Amino acid sequence: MKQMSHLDNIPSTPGKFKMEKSPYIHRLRWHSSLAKLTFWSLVFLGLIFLFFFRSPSNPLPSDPSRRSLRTYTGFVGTHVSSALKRRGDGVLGLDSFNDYYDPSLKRARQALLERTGVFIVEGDINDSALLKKLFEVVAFTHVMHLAAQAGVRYAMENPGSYVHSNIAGLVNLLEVCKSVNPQPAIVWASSSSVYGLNSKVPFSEKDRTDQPASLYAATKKAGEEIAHTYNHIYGLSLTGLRFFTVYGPWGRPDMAYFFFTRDILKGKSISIFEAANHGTVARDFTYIDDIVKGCLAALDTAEKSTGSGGKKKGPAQLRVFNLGNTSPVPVSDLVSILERLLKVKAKRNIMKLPRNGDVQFTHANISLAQRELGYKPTTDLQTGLKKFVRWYLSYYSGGKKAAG
Ligand SMILES: O=C(O)[C@H]1O[C@H](OP(=O)(O)OP(=O)(O)OC[C@H]2O[C@@H](n3ccc(=O)[nH]c3=O)[C@H](O)[C@@H]2O)[C@H](O)[C@@H](O)[C@@H]1O
Repeated sequence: MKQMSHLDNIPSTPGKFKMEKSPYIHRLRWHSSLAKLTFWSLVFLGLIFLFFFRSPSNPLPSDPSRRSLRTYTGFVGTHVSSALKRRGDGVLGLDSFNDYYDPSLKRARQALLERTGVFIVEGDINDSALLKKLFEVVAFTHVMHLAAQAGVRYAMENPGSYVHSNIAGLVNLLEVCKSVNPQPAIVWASSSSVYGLNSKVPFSEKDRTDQPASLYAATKKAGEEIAHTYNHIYGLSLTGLRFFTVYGPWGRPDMAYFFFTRDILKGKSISIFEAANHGTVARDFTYIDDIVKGCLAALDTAEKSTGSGGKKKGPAQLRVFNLGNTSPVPVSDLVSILERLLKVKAKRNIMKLPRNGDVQFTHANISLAQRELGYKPTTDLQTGLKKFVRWYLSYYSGGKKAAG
């Protein structure tokens, strides 16, 4: 049996959070301890992105009114920054206001993070002046970039948002990172969706990734190529993590496990996709705590960038890892687990897999991450969903409606 999630101990009822009155101005309270040691900082946008730094020689300003901020924090970034903070790293976050999904959930995550001493600047990764300013204040040694427009199906509704965050935002961030001195090492979120229409399983990092099935996947694949370029020209140390359908407490309401839970509880029917000839649709669902361990290991094994001030001085590290669970589960089994945990029968509406970007299955080969990062997922879907459902029921109790 796996240990409880590090966030499970933190109250999850919204009523227990002191929500900020003004959505605009939050004074940044720099902890005096921030200046003293190792610092990691995180930046998140939209969904999240993080900066980290380790810089004993770069104290942060002690004047508490130096910076104002407003934050909305993403799912993976919230867990990663909380884990970094717990182990003693300094963390600074950046998050843009974005209503892709229920902003009140992002605010609740923000409140949670602030209580653990993680502060988040409001801003967009496309804002180069802001990014440069942050680097002027602190010589960040690492950037954990988890800001993205996520979601496979939404790309057909709002393609521009994927280009803005996943391509323009990434390029802007890398432009700033390559110019500063010292350059930080960068770890960023790619996606299992880059495997697209591949049918050979399990998916290995060596397999082809040139057949994306959605614009989302295409922007993540583009990100991997952009990473190659910045590594090649400027000597930036870059590690891309291909996440496989990450789920858990504080998760994203746009994901199936989350809105299935909401709709089952409401007695609404849910659509379960199946492939041609009643083919099974399955995902290699990966629990958030396992992903956090993979993220921290990627940061800890990241080598320094080799360039400075926009000039490459030598070859730098360039890596891509699958972070999955290596145990695909049919979506219909996910629903059965939820039914048991919620003690409510789902109204199942079996539908043909729509042609909107979904692939039939995903399955990670994780031997590379195992070897290089010591990555070893330990949470099966049943155990992870139990923790999710416990959080969900607690969070949405007290009359708060499930996120839409
Ligand atoms: O692994 C990844 O890289 C991706 O994982 C998820 O994408 P996805 O696996 O499609 O996750 P969901 O949208 O939660 O769907 C999970 C499964 O449920 C199925 N589904 C979804 C929606 C629905 O109404 N019915 C249904 O059967 C999907 O076809 C899929 O097999 C995330 O949403 C992406 O941001 C992430 O990049």
